[in-house]
Amino acid sequence: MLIQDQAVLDENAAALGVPRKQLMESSGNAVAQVVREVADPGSDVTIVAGRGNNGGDAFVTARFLTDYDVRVRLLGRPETITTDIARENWEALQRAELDAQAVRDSADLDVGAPDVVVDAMLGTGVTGALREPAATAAERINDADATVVAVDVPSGVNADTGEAAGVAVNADHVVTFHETKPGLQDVDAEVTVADIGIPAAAELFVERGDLLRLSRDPQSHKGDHGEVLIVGGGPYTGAPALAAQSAFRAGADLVRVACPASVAREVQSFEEGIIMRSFAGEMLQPHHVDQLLDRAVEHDVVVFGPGLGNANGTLEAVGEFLEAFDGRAVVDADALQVVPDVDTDATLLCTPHQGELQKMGGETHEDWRERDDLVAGFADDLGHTLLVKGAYDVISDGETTRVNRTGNPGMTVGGTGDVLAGVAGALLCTQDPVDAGAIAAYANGRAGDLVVEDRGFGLTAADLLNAIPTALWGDSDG
Ligand SMILES: NC(=O)C1=CN([C@@H]2O[C@H](COP(=O)(O)OP(=O)(O)OC[C@H]3O[C@@H](n4cnc5c(N)ncnc54)[C@H](O)[C@@H]3O)[C@@H](O)[C@H]2O)[C@@H](O)CC1
Ligand SMILES: [K+]
Repeated sequence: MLIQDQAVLDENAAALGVPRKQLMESSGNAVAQVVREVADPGSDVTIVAGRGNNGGDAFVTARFLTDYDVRVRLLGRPETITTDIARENWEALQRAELDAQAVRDSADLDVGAPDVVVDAMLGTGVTGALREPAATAAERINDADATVVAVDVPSGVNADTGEAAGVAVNADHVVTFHETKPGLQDVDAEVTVADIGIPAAAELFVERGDLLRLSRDPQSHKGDHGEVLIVGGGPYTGAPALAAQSAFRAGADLVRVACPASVAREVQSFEEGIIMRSFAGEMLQPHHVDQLLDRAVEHDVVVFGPGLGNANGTLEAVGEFLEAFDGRAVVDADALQVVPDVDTDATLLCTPHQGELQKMGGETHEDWRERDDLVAGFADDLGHTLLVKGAYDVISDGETTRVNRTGNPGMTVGGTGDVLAGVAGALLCTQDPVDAGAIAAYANGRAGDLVVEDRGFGLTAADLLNAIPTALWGDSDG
């Protein structure tokens, strides 16, 4: 599990009522358990802790090791402990009058001659080579004739890559939490993966933690967050316009709409920021496909379907396009029924409601617990990602399945699906398909919830549009 996935999971657990301090309690307990396995009661244990939550875990461990001779050494001043929960656990050691002291300088660090050293200097928060005093402390720990138990990851080792940019702790045992980390594969130590009470629901349900994947780099340039081409319109004009506007709201830098020339002016009138790329005629036809493919490769993601209609020539054109396309696309509305019949190298995120799913040949079920397996199976058959809309949205690529619970009955109004497709298109520029689908469903539903909380039912797709930025980047404690 990558560090970012862990952070997402953590925040999702908090959203589900299991705050991180509770996880820290379980982590510290799990480390104490391993210390008991490697040393008998009465043994000397030195805990070397950093100022982050990795250190916090070990402050908890100290409390659990009542039958041992424990000394805790904090590297740095207690006032600079970086999180409240780690500080609270440090203060608990002070109040209990345990042997817990801060060392300001590595020169003052006396590891002693313990039976066990618990390395809790740095965990997943480390970036780059160990700085002082941690670097010298790591050398002291490595020189000590003791069994070394590392908390989460040996300090100095990057949990994602296994690389050490400088000196790192040589651990005999590593106690990591919830799931193993890729970087521990090459570490020559016994690894224990401890369950720390993260509910399975934190992994299944899309919650505010998933939004952590969207961190926007302040240094970014126009184009970094993606260029989206909406292919839609003809019989309908509102649908492509809504999808284009919502792609902007979800952070796309540039949005262009390819639609029949007959409706281009009308689509443009919804939003002056949209760049029109119209093709001749009144609806999409096979002879437009080459031109569309040329346009498509200039974009990160194509959103195919909003308002295209289902005329014969149109569906044929969708099929021909998808057969020749090898980029990323969101497929929505009438275009969906073509997907099972095409052989394509494209990466597709398909966004059917349950009626459209059935038209594609997929099965549905009233109970989301049953539906979730059916959707996963069908996604696997298709070889594409599905976001099946419902009271509970199910997102799956056959391997990873997520369920979104935001949204409300007011959202059955027309146009909300077009908004979702546009958001998914913008997110698919920077996220993998399951994450893009999951976050899009969450944001769309949450936008609907925000509107209804504010004004009651009677929302329109345009209201939803305006609430998308808050749903994605606003205050997330709701
Ligand atoms: N689900 C989870 O993710 C849980 C994580 N927990 C613990 O939390 C840890 C992560 O905590 P944090 O995010 O607070 O991070 P860390 O405790 O790993 O480190 C943060 C501190 O290290 C400093 N630092 C960063 N790079 C450094 C370097 N190269 N040299 C010296 N200092 C450096 C930072 O300034 C910061 O003060 C995990 O490893 C794990 O032990 C547990 O508390 C419970 C649950
Ligand atoms: K550590």
